[in-house]
Amino acid sequence: MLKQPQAKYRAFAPIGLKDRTWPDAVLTKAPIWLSTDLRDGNQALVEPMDIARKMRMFETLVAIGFKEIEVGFPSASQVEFDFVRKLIEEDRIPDDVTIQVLTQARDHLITRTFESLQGAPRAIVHLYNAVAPIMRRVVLGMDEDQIVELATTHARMFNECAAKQPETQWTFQYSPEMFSGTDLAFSKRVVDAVTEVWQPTPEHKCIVNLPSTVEHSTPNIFADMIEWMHRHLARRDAIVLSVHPHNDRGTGTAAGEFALMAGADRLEGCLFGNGERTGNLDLVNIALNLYTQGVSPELDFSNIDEIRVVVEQCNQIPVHPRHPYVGDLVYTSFSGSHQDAIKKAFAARKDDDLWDMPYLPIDPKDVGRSYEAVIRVNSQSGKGGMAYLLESEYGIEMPRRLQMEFMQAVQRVMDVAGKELTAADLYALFEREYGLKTVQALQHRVIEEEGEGAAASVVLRGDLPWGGEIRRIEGRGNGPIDAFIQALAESTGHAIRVIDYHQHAIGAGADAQAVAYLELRVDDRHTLFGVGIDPNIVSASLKAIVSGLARARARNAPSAQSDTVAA
Ligand SMILES: CC(=O)SCCNC(=O)CCNC(=O)[C@H](O)C(C)(C)COP(=O)(O)OP(=O)(O)OC[C@H]1O[C@@H](n2cnc3c(N)ncnc32)[C@H](O)[C@@H]1OP(=O)(O)O
Ligand SMILES: CC(C)C(=O)C(=O)O
Repeated sequence: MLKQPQAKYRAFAPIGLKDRTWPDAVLTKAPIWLSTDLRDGNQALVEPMDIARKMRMFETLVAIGFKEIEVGFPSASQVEFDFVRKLIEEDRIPDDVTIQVLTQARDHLITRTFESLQGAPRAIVHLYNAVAPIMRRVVLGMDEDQIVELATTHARMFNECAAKQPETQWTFQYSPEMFSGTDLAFSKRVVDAVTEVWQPTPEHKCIVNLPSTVEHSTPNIFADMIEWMHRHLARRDAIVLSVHPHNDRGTGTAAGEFALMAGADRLEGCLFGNGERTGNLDLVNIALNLYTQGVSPELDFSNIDEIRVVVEQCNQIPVHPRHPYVGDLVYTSFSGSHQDAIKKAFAARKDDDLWDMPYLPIDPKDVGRSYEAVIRVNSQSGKGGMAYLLESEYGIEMPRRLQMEFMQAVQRVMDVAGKELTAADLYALFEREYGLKTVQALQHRVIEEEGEGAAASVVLRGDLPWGGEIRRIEGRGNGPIDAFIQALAESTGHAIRVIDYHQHAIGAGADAQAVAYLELRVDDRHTLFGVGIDPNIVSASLKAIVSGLARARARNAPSAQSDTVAA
């Protein structure tokens, strides 16, 4: 790269529109959408679509709700021509949809274009020619007057061709190519000359489409250019003002939105931003940006993943995992503080609340994505995400202090493996850490005794598997847990105190299970949790005590783990 880039590149010039109004405009309705997936998108593919792929894309665009679809450049190739014929001859165009086709301002191409449209009920025919100084100089070798002459001659030819096919309802569209790189006065001059030929009326408008063929400037300058044209074009009330932003500076979406604020009525672009070089404006991005402002885009992306699959198959280009609204990772959060906030906000949210969710600008459900994918756990995660996954997938509602304890085990595994842990991985680790599979149900009986006054007591008798043998135990206490702790102390010598107790049910009906989480102080040395799961609530609590005791003994002497209690 150059140390002095100004020796090679120049800054774009501001328009200097002092009384601009667009910065304060608010978008309150959907624009007219034009999908150019089958034309600008298609011309940018390594392998342009065949007829079958084109048809699949067309049907998808119709299903999404596009009413104007640029279906090709019929004079470019036989496939392009045949596709237009197929749509017309097989009556594939719904009554509320209008197809659009593009042609250069050249006689034989225009003739062929109108030929492709014979019998169409409605059609937009799109004429373009270069107007930018660089194109005038190096491609066409024409001065300004000659460019105006080129445009108007071919605009007249449109009138003549259309008159020969009166069965079709025609709309004409004109694009001054590289509008973004052309001085405004000349763009206006050419466009006015073309509309002078077409004589549109408010009842039968033509479309003037202003492309940032190459995105030359920051989007505010493009917006100034559009507002200037919006205010200065002749016959504005007879024009649908359209824009066609590309994305060379990565601001195609902003340019499109600013252009609408500046007076444009219509947007041309492609699904997920396919198109020449860095792509066309991403129609999905803008539509869903509107949606998240409470404005209906009048396009349906309820199943955005299905649409993505079609687009990927037709274009043979994958959609990036971070692509707005649709990428694999956009409803996922790995970092702990994000996970924590999302988990809390979901818990606090009521069904009819306005959407106000940290880190999620749209409800994934609205585009057919699911909450399960919201939180994933890796080395950047905290207890919130881990707890969310175990709760949403396995019904485990860990108390906060248990979350903190178990997270240390998760972190140890993560540090070694260094990769994402799924909900299933986490549950397997939880089972292992708390001995959920190894701690067996204790055979026991609880006998309630009449106590003095209000105090009742119980006697618990049971068979405790202990280091390979079965020990008969018996304890008395103010409840089964207390009685079991007494019995354990007597039989094994371990002193256990219950610091905290939580339990809840998982599932319902005959399949319901109880989960008990007991925070224990063992031998006045270890404070830790034990967890037990059992259909019987008392058994779940006893298992939790055994689980905690086993973990404490393992901490005392790791080698003792094999002969710890399996009760
Ligand atoms: C910015 C855009 O996306 S515009 C759309 C561009 N899309 C495409 O080009 C895809 C389809 N294109 C094609 O199939 C072909 O390019 C065709 C059929 C249009 C033209 O093919 P060819 O006649 O073989 O010419 P070629 O492809 O080399 O294009 C260059 C010619 O077009 C002329 N040309 C280029 N832009 C324009 C224009 N906007 N208006 C009129 N003529 C133009 C050039 O002057 C050049 O003419 P020359 O051969 O007399 O020097
Ligand atoms: C034909 C025009 C609209 C075009 O595709 C462009 O300038 O990018």
